[in-house]
Amino acid sequence: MSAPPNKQEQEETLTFPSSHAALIDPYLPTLSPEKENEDRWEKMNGKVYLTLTYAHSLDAALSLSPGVRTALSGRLSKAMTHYLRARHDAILVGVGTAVADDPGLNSRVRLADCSTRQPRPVVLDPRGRWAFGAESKVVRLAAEGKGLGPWVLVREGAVIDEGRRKILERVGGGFMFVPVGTEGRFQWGDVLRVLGREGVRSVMVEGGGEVINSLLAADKNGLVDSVIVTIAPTWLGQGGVVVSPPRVEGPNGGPPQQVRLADVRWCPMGDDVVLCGRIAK
Ligand SMILES: NC(=O)C1=CN([C@@H]2O[C@H](COP(=O)(O)OP(=O)(O)OC[C@H]3O[C@@H](n4cnc5c(N)ncnc54)[C@H](O)[C@@H]3O)[C@@H](O)[C@H]2O)C=CC1
Ligand SMILES: Nc1nc(O)c(N)c(N[C@@H]2O[C@H](COP(=O)(O)O)[C@@H](O)[C@H]2O)n1
Repeated sequence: MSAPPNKQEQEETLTFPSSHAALIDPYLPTLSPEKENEDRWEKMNGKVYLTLTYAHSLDAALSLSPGVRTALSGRLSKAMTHYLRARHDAILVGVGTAVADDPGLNSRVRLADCSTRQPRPVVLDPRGRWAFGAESKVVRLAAEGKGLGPWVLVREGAVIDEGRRKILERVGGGFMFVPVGTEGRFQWGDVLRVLGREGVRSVMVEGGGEVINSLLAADKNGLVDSVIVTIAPTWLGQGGVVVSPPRVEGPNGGPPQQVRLADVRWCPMGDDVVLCGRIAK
């Protein structure tokens, strides 16, 4: 289950049937002409559309352990993920995922009109931990024209390695600076503002555990517009990277508040099931 995919598997073009896309589309940002998008953007006071999406096991694990790339999605749900990537302006992961998986973060699905569309890879790396090089998959794919150059979000005041800056800029990517709070984390609102300023109108947040849990904990501000989770029919066992946000105590010592989904749709996809919803207010 944890064997890394070979090069051929990683680079083959995927197809996602339009009958399945129709089930997911109501949870995605609309595909409208640029002018309409900008009008909506203004009406929403510059709120970037945020889709939280990932694959987990029956015991809510994203991977066997923090450093281990773990294939969970089947063929069809994997194609769905690549469809989602084509339907968002950006795809965001934490540095833990970038280091563990060396991900491509591009879209390999052919859309109904036979075109492909690439999201901007974004990596949250406040302390500059990601030791990427020209051979890192996301950089290589951008150099080959199969994806966009990544944006790496680091803390304001971070010292940037010149060599790394050049590697990113050569493929159209770059470093961006975001203020951090006392815990050394970005506020999600700041992250979305920085992306919005650069023209991003929609972002899918893909993981890993720390990113997802911190986003769910922050969602009292209504940042998450939709949630699309692939559930794979397997238990990974204890020790995995698990989605389980910190509890928020209820008022007056009552039971903890739950983060619950509303407007729910369950879509079987091969052996997996894809759960779509919106966070209940
Ligand atoms: N099955 C799936 O769909 C996915 C699985 N994964 C798996 O998840 C695992 C990695 O997860 P984690 O170790 O939890 O790492 P992570 O990818 O969540 O990255 C954690 C790091 O991101 C940064 N970060 C997170 N939230 C931040 C915030 N609010 N502000 C600033 N920086 C922030 C911090 O530097 C933190 O140390 C890997 O094994 C990977 O394979 C990752 C993505 C999707
Ligand atoms: N949807 C989904 N299903 C799985 O089974 C996964 N392991 C992941 N992981 C995410 O996808 C990234 C790898 O992407 P590339 O194929 O290299 O483009 C990985 O880093 C996780 O973010 N997702």
